[in-house]
Amino acid sequence: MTDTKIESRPDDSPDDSANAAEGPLLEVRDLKKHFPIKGGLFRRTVGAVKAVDGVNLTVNRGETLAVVGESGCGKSTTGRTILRLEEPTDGEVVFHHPKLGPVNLATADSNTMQQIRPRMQIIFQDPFASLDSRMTVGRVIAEPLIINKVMKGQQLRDRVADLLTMVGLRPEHASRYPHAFSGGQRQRIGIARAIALDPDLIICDEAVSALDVSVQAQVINLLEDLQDRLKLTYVFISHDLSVVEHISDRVAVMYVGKLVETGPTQELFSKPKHPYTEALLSAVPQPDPRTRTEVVPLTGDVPSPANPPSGCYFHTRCPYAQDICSVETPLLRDVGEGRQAACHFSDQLNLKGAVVPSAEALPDAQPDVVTEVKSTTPSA
Ligand SMILES: Nc1ncnc2c1ncn2[C@@H]1O[C@H](COP(=O)(O)OP(=O)(O)OP(=O)(O)O)[C@@H](O)[C@H]1O
Repeated sequence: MTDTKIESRPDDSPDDSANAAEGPLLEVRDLKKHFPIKGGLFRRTVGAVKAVDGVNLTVNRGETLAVVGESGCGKSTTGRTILRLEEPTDGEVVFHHPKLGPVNLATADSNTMQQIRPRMQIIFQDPFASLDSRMTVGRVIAEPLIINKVMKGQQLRDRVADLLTMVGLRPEHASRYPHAFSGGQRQRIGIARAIALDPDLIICDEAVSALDVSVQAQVINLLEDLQDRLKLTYVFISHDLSVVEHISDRVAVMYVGKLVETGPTQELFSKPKHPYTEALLSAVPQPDPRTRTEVVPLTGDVPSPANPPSGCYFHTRCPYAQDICSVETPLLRDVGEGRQAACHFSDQLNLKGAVVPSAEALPDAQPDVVTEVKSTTPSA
């Protein structure tokens, strides 16, 4: 397996060594994405779905930051707004480009975005939906390189072959069609496409959620392997905390468009500082009965981001809520050891964590994942 880097990016100076430096790659400041609600005869704006409502995040180079929370909490919208697939309503998304320096993507012009886009990629949950069934796998992977005019001809074919090998597939699979591959293999194809332009940042949006547990583990190990080899930075969006525990260095917990807790993974898992984190953790299956903790039931639904509760948004479901919680919105504040929490009582509550099986329990990343393909013809 060759570890090829593309020879040139459309935007790069030869001296790209700053890329390897420590420090933040991405700084998200007070990011908001509100979707207008239209109503009445004249379709006037009568309200807003505050899908992302003042999110602050720093993502350091080479790390994996997980964004977790129940369905509808705003995780995907945060990821899409960072990449400016959605226009931000307010706030800043500062991307540290080795040549251009810090660039605020929220206000960057189209020329600047064109230079930045190759460096930021996204991998979606559903490999079916994100791959065009009429394209060969080779074409799917080559497309970003063709669109960005990075290479063509034999050089392009060689690059595609290398990318297939890097993700555990075979070069000859370039001529086949996505529908002939299993879910895990299709996700590998999606990963090959995402790394084709040698990006710095990949947003993995529920990237392994649709896969069986054993295949999930293989794809996670592949992502970790590629992260080491290609110095990738991941924002890993997931509702599955057992997956997050394996892959992430730090975790940001999101609830109704806001962050309620952030911190290093192990510390946050073993000693949560927000009742919402405790509730999410207590739902993680723990196979060892000796380490199993009492389940804190999470009752009711996530409130609508169009009409959130007063005060702390979690107070309607929080077993520890006091009078102040329905009145005053707690700010996300430092609670020591690189951690932040948005709870009036985070210093006083003795919340329960979760013990999740160690990462070593995951199966190896590179078993023979290439089963025989069924057909080489495209579906209609
Ligand atoms: N284009 C849109 N127009 C209006 N509301 C939207 C739009 N996209 C998302 N929303 C709303 O924003 C909120 C956050 O959605 P988002 O998909 O970001 O959440 P999520 O945490 O990623 O959940 P899931 O895992 O189910 O996708 C939801 O209430 C959703 O209905």
